[in-house]
Amino acid sequence: MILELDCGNSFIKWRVIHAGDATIVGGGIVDSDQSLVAEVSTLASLRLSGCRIVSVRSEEETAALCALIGQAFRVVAQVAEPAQQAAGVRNGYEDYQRLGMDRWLAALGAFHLAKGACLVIDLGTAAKADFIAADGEHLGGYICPGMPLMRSQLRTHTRRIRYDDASAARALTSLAPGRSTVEAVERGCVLMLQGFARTQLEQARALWGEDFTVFLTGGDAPLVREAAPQARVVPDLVFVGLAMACPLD
Ligand SMILES: Nc1ncnc2c1ncn2[C@@H]1O[C@H](COP(=O)(O)OP(=O)(O)O)[C@@H](O)[C@H]1O
Ligand SMILES: CC(C)(COP(=O)(O)O)[C@@H](O)C(=O)NCCC(=O)O
Ligand SMILES: [K+]
Repeated sequence: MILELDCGNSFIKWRVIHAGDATIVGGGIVDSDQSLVAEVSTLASLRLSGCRIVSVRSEEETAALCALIGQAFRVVAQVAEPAQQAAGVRNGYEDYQRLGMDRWLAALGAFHLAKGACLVIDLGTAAKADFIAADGEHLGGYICPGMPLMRSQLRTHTRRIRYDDASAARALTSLAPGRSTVEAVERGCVLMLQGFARTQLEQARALWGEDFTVFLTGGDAPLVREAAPQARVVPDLVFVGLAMACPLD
């Protein structure tokens, strides 16, 4: 079994797969290294032979997580490293090492699945879009604040925007004009994300006509579902790319 980790700025997504056929044994989302070890340890049949990690956290945080995994599960964690090209995709950044590893792996996964031009929209702490042409050239992308950042900036930089998580969740049952602060902010931020997604689709159409595949991933992907009805929702797109970048068999 292989432990796979996707360490974003807010959460660690994890899953355990069988080494042979890649069937999924278990998975989840946690907010700390300690909770990760605790959750993975609860898998009854756990027999790890390896671990691969993608991280957009600092070198120090990533090294600390690898050390913890080593102690807890007796496996050496392999961390995905930047590359100029891989699996038929050429990194489009001027300095390829600067492209976020989650974006790079999602691009590899998307191109592998689409076998043609594709647009990846990844909605996490940040909202990201990446464009990969039919010949595998990564054309670059866009980064904007995602839902958690938009929300927290409003809370931090205003005096009268204050509400709790439970009312935030309730506010999103509709996108009608808000009649309370929580509705106005939560719905406003979702409309920003949807606008982001629509603009990326327009860009893709300008580049490729109708001949492209759209992938939607990241924890907040469900919030823009209607704005991109043609999108393939692939929550584990980064893991698809991670397996390609770090083969362990
Ligand atoms: N089970 C969950 N736990 C936490 N956040 C979740 C969950 N499901 C969806 N989300 C949403 O996912 C977002 C975080 O997305 P994610 O892609 O994990 O971010 P990052 O990779 O930047 O850590 C949160 O804003 C939250 O709204
Ligand atoms: C853009 C990001 C902060 C997104 O992080 P996430 O929302 O997945 O937590 C991450 O991909 C990153 O740190 N990228 C490096 C900068 C860049 O891609 O240009
Ligand atoms: K991420």
